[in-house]
Amino acid sequence: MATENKNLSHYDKESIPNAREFRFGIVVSEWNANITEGLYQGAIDALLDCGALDSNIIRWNVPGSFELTFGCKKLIRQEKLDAVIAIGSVIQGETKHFDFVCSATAQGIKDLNVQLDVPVIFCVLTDNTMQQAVDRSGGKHGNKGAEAAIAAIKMATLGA
Ligand SMILES: Nc1c(NC[C@H](O)[C@H](O)[C@H](O)CO)[nH]c(=O)[nH]c1=O
Ligand SMILES: CC(=O)[C@@H](O)COP(=O)(O)O
Repeated sequence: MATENKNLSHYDKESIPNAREFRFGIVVSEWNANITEGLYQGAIDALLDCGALDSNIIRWNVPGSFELTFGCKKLIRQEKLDAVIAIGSVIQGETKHFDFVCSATAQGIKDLNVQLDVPVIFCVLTDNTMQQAVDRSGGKHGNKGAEAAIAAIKMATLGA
């Protein structure tokens, strides 16, 4: 289902485990900060709405989406966490750089989920235009940060 056919912020709170006991990391890319700050706020709002404690949420910043993999790996090694959300916004420019950044970031985060025992949620927008990114970070299609927060809670309780 394409994003345009669903609202990224919608979730059934009754079906989400209470997040009070869990510790979350959020690593935020500084590239396109107007977008990533919106994603971060969406994630925070959803985590708190589902019972997470503000004191149990640790935020680190990295320069760009390509650095999300290293930032998440270092955070997981340094802190006891139940899930990590990687937040980024990659927007197509004039060159193929977009393709390499998106691919490397997606593969890197996938690799963390294979190699480590803390779930890392892929909250990286990969848009053709700034408007698409705006629409998905609190705009008409909702907020992918909220979607990522719900995924983080579900993965933190997987197998419990
Ligand atoms: N163009 C975007 C980038 N580029 C920067 C890279 O992520 C990386 O920081 C740089 O190549 C140094 O290693 N990053 C984004 O997150 N979004 C973009 O649109
Ligand atoms: C995703 C990028 O790195 C891209 O925004 C950089 O822009 P350009 O391809 O015009 O150098």
